Amino acid sequence: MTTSTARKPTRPAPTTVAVQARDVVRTYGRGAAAVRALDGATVSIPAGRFTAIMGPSGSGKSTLMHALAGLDTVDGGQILLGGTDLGQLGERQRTLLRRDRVGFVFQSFNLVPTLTARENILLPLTLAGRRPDPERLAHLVTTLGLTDRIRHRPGELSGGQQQRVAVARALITRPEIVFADEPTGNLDSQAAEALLDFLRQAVDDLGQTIVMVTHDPHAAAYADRVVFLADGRIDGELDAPTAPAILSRMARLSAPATTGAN
Ligand SMILES: Nc1ncnc2c1ncn2[C@@H]1O[C@H](COP(=O)(O)OP(=O)(O)OP(=O)(O)O)[C@@H](O)[C@H]1O
Repeated sequence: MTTSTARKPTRPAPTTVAVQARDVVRTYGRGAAAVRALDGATVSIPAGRFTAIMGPSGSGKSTLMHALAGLDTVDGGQILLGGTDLGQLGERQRTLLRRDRVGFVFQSFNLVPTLTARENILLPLTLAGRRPDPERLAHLVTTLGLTDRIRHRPGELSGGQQQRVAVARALITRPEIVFADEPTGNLDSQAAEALLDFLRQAVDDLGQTIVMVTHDPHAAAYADRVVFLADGRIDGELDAPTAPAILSRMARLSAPATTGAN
């Protein structure tokens, strides 16, 4: 139905790292029940680019994203966000870092039902006691097509509109990096397309850094690069990805390792 060609202008090789994981280990549970969700994951996420994280179910995608975003701590290794070693921060400092430097978009939108779309978008600034930049707000609201829904509450918005409010909320603070966990998981294909188009545009036009966890090769093809995870480790990367190339890579990741091929 839709084509996703000509979305990715050729740009120079990235030079700045937005966030990186170095040999990160994260274990859930103890003893015989312990699960090593991350088992020495090392990855660098370039600034100003759109990176997708893919991998089979249970491969550690959400755990990695939560670790990179400072939502969770790790048991070994290091996370550096814009040069800040998250392991050196206390709980309060990590909370402030998330509030001031990171934006989040979740599959389930996570909007406050009693607030209007506008109030939801501005919430991170309200909580931080910061004034909104009217130009930034107007740009996000207009580009996301929310102008005539801005006084409505989430219950009066479609799923696609709610997710676009969530994206505006994530971007309103001008975060260093936006983490999106299956942002299109609850959207129909048309709403998903609109959302992905906007994320792509935020990277191309605003220089936003975006990291997105997804199961969907079509969604991942909007990214500049796909990072593949398997069994808690990075298992390769794909630049300028296409959906067929991602699919074929995923099929190999999910298949039993009989040939030793990678
Ligand atoms: N809170 C937890 N307690 C115990 N085990 C957990 C917890 N969270 C995740 N795990 C386990 O850690 C491993 C990695 O989980 P994670 O959610 O990061 O994988 P994923 O790749 O995001 O999976 P999916 O694609 O199914 O969402 C899985 O084996 C999972 O069962």
